[in-house]
Amino acid sequence: MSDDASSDDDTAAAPAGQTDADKANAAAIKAFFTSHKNASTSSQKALSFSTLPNCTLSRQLLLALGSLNLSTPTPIQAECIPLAMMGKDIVASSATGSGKTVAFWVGVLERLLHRDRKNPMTRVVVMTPTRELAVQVHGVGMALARYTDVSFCLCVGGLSLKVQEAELKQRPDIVVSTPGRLIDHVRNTPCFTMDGVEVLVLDEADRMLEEGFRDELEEIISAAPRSRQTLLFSATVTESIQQLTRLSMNKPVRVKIDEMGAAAKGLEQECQSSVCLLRVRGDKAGESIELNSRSGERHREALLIALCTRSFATGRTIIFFRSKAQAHRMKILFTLFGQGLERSDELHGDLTQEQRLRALKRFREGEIGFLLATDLASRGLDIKGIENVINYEMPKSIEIYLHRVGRTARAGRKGRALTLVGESDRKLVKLAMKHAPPESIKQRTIPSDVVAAVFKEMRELEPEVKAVVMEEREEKEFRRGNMELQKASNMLEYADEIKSRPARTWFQSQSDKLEAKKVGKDEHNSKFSQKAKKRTFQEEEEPISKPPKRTPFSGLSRREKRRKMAAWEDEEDRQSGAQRELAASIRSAKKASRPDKLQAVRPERPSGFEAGNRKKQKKGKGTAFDREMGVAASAGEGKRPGKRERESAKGGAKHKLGRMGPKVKRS
Ligand SMILES: Nc1ncnc2c1ncn2[C@@H]1O[C@H](COP(=O)(O)OP(=O)(O)OP(=O)(O)O)[C@@H](O)[C@H]1O
Repeated sequence: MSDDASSDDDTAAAPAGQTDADKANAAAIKAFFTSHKNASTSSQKALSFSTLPNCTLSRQLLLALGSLNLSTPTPIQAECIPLAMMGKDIVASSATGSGKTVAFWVGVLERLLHRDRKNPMTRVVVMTPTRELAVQVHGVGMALARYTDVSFCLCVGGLSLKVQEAELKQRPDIVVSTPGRLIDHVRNTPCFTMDGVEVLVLDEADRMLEEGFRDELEEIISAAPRSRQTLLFSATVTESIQQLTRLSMNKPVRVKIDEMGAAAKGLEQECQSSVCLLRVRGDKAGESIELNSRSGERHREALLIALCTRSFATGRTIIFFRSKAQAHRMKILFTLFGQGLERSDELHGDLTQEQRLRALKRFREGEIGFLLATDLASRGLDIKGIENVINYEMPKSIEIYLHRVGRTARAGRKGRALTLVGESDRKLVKLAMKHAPPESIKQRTIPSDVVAAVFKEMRELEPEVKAVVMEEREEKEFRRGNMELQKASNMLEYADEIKSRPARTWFQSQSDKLEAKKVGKDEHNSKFSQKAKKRTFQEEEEPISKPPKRTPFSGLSRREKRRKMAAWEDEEDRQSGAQRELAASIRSAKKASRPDKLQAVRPERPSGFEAGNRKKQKKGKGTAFDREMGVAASAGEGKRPGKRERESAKGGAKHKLGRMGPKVKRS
């Protein structure tokens, strides 16, 4: 924990051998942040929320905190609550599960208790990177405000726009939102305005930037009055966060608790590698498997199933995957495999919002024991009683790793994190080990016969997996066709009404969104690249890219710009939009309703578990990786599995599909 702003910065630490540029950079940062002494390091350590130094919380809030069993503030809360109540801008970071949500809610709610009730308006906007996190943050806020008259509105994508518009009409005190949906309301919901916003909270700001929400954030920030208070919470304060703070904040106070990237104290970490497995077989002269290869992938799946049926059979386990497709495939396998694994749900961006929320609810309530998720769930989600986190593969960065494992061992509880690692993960494995106390790192072994048995059963199930995938594709095509038909018939039936509606304005097209996400990711990852040149604080004050081109809207005020844009769009719409859309819908509906299209799904070539990789596995001594992990290689594991599975995709699948009861979740 550091005390003042100068030593507190994440990027400016320049100890011995400090160059002039480093010194100037540190000085510029010191001048930007307001200097602040951490209360939790001072003698006035807060023992309860009612004795927080420099602030007095209202009875309603103390009651609500008590009813949630929150009596002693965590360090980040002890720091942030008084500062937020003073109206300061804050840039805060602390370890996962350290109570950041309560840290900003208490200050915000306390301020709202003293608002002018005769003049209702939205005074607080809280932004989060994912819809699930918004739902959770909204829930915590509502629980803390239960004895107050503060009103809330949750505005996230995937849920009804109409319902949200009706709620916004009531001028709720607080709006909790994701960036895209908030912009949609700012632009298209006439009764909603940011003009009365007094506090803007950016939760998980680094993730928002990484997800490519920079432009949205900038638009939202500029839509809010300059006099607002801004509270920014972020796991890491990267260079892009610093740019954002300069854009949006006024003399912020930097609050930093714990080392950046520290894993929670109650966390036990295990690295499950191919090397460990080979030792399991008890033959030290064996061959090793590269888990990242194609055949290795099937071994990885077998390993995961073996782990989940044996060591992780009880309690709640969240399993992280890099891709939606792999999470979905595992869900199919889990369901077909049974033995308790059918008590699982998937959570990723290919599901509808209702499916995502239902999966989370079932997991929260203990109805299912396994949640198969992508990184959608790696940030911020707080589910009590997640005992285990399994990383199906190492994530791309140490930050993501720490966020994932941070879903367990929260708020002082215990938890286990296990990662399946391959040869190419060695760098990250080393880093992960550095971030954990040595006594918390373990290696696990699984009997080889167990994995072999799972592998065999998986091979038998493969035709059924293919059949399920085919059936899902057909259903998807069918649904799409129906949707297009419905759309066209609506256009024909309600053409007048549809054409008379004002056109919505969109912030970004789908391809713009993808591009922004890529830029965000590249920016985020560039800090891991050795070659990336570190920009000084002063340099960052200048724009990175060339000055923006002048547009017909340059120099106009926001209101004039909106008016002009709306007029243009109306004109365009009058000229062509509605006509074109109608014709296109009819065309695509006709196309979609042709029966041959629905059957035109290319059948998948059934591939065996060993598909693609026919290279002989290296025999003999272990690799450097093996040595680093302290495990000798052993025999057998890497043997190529039997011949390519050529059973037809249909054969044998049907009876098992029947056994699956309700079908596997569709993507
Ligand atoms: N003062 C407190 N005393 C005990 N438990 C607390 C306290 N404050 C928060 N918690 C609990 O700690 C858990 C984690 O809180 P929260 O989700 O706010 O952490 P976080 O720092 O935002 O984590 P992440 O970085 O993963 O988003 C929650 O279950 C919350 O109820």
